[in-house]
Amino acid sequence: MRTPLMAGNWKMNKTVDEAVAMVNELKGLVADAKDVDVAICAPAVDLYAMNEVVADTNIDLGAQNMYYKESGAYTAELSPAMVKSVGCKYVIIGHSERREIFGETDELLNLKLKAAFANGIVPILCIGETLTERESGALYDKVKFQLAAALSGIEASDVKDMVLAYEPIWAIGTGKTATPEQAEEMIKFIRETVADMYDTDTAEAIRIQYGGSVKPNNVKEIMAQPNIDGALVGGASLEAESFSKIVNFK
Ligand SMILES: O=C[C@H](O)COP(=O)(O)O
Repeated sequence: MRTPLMAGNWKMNKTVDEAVAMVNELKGLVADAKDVDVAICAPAVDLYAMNEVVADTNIDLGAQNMYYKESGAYTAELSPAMVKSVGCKYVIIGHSERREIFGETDELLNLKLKAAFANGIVPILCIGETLTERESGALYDKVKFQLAAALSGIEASDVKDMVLAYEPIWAIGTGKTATPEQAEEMIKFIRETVADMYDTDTAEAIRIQYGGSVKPNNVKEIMAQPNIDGALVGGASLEAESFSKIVNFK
């Protein structure tokens, strides 16, 4: 059985002091969470201090981005070794904000995924359609294309341990959640696509999250869907109380 992963994505929010205060509050609120993995993907500058606070807790850390090179003249980028050195288990790859605002391409994301696997970091690969793509019926082709491009040349043994996050772009930060049925329909399709690209075992093993306006008041019905293995949470992960309610959804 797949263990759900509730991951907060803080995006560009929280100074070091704010980050440390939040995880100090969160750790007690989620300490008794059973059968769920918990992670916070924080701004890079916060991670070193947070790593000390989450030691001996059930909270894992993740980076929000990473470059694929080992080191060198890549101003402002983070290497896989740097991400690991501050205790990150996870790294978000290809968030729609990285794709749309910073022009990250599927080819680049493929290199980043390979670097994550080579360095023992679990990638959370984000995929999802725009509103126009949904309304024109192109949503399935878009997601299938993103998967094929990002996973090109990657082995099943790596894919089964990674995380996918289905985030319909029109639902991010808008308060418009995909209905649980819409999310389940697409996530089921994604799992079937992984089965076609690899095999049934890989498709059954991979965790697929939903992301897009997940809140304490809608998490339960989202998590009731059989193919949804957790959530990638933006706004509602910024406060310990609301994120802990999402973690403790049962
Ligand atoms: O990575 C998280 C998503 O972009 C969702 O953000 P949101 O929960 O604020 O809609």
